[in-house]
Amino acid sequence: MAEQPVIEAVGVSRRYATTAALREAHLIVREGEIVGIYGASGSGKSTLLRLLAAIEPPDTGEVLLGGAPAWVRRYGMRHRRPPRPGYVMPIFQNPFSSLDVRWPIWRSVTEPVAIIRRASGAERRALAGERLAAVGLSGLDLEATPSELSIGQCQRVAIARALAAAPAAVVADEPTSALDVTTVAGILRLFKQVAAGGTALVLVSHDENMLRVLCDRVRPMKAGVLEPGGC
Ligand SMILES: Nc1ncnc2c1ncn2[C@@H]1O[C@H](COP(=O)(O)OP(=O)(O)OP(=O)(O)O)[C@@H](O)[C@H]1O
Repeated sequence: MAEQPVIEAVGVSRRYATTAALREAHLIVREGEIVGIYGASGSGKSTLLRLLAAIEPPDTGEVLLGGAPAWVRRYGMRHRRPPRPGYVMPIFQNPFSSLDVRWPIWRSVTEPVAIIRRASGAERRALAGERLAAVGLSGLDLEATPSELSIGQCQRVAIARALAAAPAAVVADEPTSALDVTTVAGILRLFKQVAAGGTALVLVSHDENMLRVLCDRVRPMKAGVLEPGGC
């Protein structure tokens, strides 16, 4: 039996002032699948990711998360309705976008868990240690703040945070573009492991070759249009 769709974009469009950033995009992402999106700067990749993560709603069309609309209308307003908190977790090119620079890393890593359930500080520190070990950062000082870490370590911490509450899907916007090749190789291996565990992954990159190696499917974007995949 085919894996369940985790995210579906059904004819979604998004416009900013006079710019049509995304035009009637259709995409289905299933459990354990890695889908790559590549295209030139300004082609609409980040816009598509923000819609898939329900960070912002489409102007037209619909995003379905776990088969249900990600947004519902009530009293003329749109409200975000993921199946559960942390269902889709984003990872950004700049890890500082996901980490609070004032917080020790144990707090950032376990925040998605603390939103779902009550956990003591000791429990959160223990969990942060486990999650950081899973992304190759065992032994890192849990009390460190992001400014005390390298950019590669920060991106791993951001990935640990994204995975902390077992999301159904992770959408990552150029997650490796700021990193050196050795760190990139480790992070790509980690993404493979995550997908093997059933999490769906959508990766945006300028690097078509990297996506073709890593992903089950790749889809090019041009001028706001998500084109059919080459494989
Ligand atoms: N918040 C916004 N306000 C105004 N215009 C926006 C906004 N976000 C995106 N755009 C415009 O929409 C278009 C698509 O932008 P988007 O960031 O999605 O492309 P991209 O393919 O991710 O580009 P890059 O690879 O440079 O990140 C661009 O013309 C951009 O200027």
